[in-house]
Amino acid sequence: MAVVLEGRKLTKIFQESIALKDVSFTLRAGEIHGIVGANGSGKSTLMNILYGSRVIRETGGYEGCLIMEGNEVKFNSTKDANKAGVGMVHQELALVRELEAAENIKLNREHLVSWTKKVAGKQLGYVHCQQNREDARKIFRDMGITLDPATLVGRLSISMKQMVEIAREMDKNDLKVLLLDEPTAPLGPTEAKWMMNAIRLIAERGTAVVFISHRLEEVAALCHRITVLRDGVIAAQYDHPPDFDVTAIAQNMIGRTVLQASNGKRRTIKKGSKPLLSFEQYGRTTGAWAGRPTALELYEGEILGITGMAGQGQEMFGYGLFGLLPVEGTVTYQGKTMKMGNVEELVQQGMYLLPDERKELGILGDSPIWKNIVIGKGGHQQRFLKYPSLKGLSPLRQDAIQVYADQIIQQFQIKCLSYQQPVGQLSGGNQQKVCIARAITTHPKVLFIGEPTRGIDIYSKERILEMLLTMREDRGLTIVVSSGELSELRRICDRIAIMYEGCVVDVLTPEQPETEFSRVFAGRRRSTDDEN
Ligand SMILES: Nc1ncnc2c1ncn2[C@@H]1O[C@H](COP(=O)(O)OP(=O)(O)OP(=O)(O)O)[C@@H](O)[C@H]1O
Repeated sequence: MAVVLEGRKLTKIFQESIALKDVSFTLRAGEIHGIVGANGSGKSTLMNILYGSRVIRETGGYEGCLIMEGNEVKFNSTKDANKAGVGMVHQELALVRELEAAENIKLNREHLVSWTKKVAGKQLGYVHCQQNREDARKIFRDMGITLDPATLVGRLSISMKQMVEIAREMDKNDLKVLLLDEPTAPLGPTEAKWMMNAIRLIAERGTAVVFISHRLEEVAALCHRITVLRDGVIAAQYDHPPDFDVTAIAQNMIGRTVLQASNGKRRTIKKGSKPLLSFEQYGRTTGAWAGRPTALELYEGEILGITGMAGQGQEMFGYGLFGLLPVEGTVTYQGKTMKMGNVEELVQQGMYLLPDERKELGILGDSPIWKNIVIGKGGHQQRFLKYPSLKGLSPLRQDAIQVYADQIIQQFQIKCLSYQQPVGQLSGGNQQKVCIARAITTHPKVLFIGEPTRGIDIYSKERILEMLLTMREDRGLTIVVSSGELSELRRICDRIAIMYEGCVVDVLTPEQPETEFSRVFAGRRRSTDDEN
């Protein structure tokens, strides 16, 4: 296979931090090239160089050179990269929800029907919707997916939104290189398989694909070659799938063996136990699955998982309770009816929500790491105040904060210059770790946490899961964790509720067989099955 794009001795330094050092690699037509590495190892920085992203230009550029089809190129903007045939799908989706799938794909490149002659070099016309939809339909066919191009993007599941993003890149003329930064991160196993099939079809058309993921099994199954980055340098390269040994790759990435966390003290709910928290006749009032009430009970000191295929409403319990989603129904906590959206009262009662959309809801990008960790809902937490009785007027205990922040940085392996570095300068995965650290620092009684390990590398994932288990053991914390990572939930949870179309279909124990989980994932209740 011919080399399409080559990077030679790529080096990028952000202020004092070396993100990439002398990284050289090639991309061949039709190959899927996996890039793996721990959080902060330089994966996104490499993609940003290949895509001419603004962040690289605005922080002093990079050293080394890029060769595209034999010629040296310098991408000063993403437009330059697009022109040369390089496309990218970022972790954060960039779609217009109010437009249909075809309109998103053809945005700014629409087919037009002209209805005036050219006047002063300009021509008026209208958008040829049919032709645009036809193009989109053809690409969906090429990707192997069935989707009506006229569907509004806002109505699509997260996996289909990802597909539309990829389709948009594919529609750009002569796509030679497609960069995919963790495209499967928000997807469950089934949707990830669809996505991987679509990526295979794209590569078969001759496009070179770069695939980043923290799920090493996925990378090993999909890629033709794998490059391992560690602290900004290439730690290993694997050129043949038979050499892809996931344990060895993990060892190369992290530099140590990864021990899996597991729940050694699984709790069973005794018959007749009173729930700590119960949701009754509870459901969304708008959007998908509106008007379909469901119920859920949570018992003191348990770790309850909530899962299902992507987009089945897993987040609605925590989000609804904290007023981030319009919901109806009754929520009772320790026998008291709670008012939905009354965050002050919820926090007073010891509840904390760490949503899965942490970028929008959880990060103060310009503030230092320590501030992001110790800030509580109503200001800094008491134990970090010199004079707690003065509340907001009290100076902070900076020495205690530094010790605590350093301990968290060590424990979670947060890659940073110091506890004072602004969080916005950290890699995506390291930002996630800071958010999780803040949640556990508030010492809640009930913690709602969404996708605790999304975007987190394989070592830190286990440390975070371990931390949740320890908090339950040591402090009696009750945890509701919504996640698409069923294997992780089965390792740490006491019970797992499975959602389908906005309702809890069943609550299983982690030991129940795979077949039982598959059946409930497809929306089939045990009782219905038993009756048949
Ligand atoms: N805008 C920035 N300013 C300062 N440092 C930055 C900036 N962007 C990235 N870095 C630093 O560059 C290093 C590499 O970050 P990068 O985002 O490439 O890692 P990554 O491998 O993609 O991580 P993740 O798996 O968490 O997404 C990190 O140490 C990060 O703090």
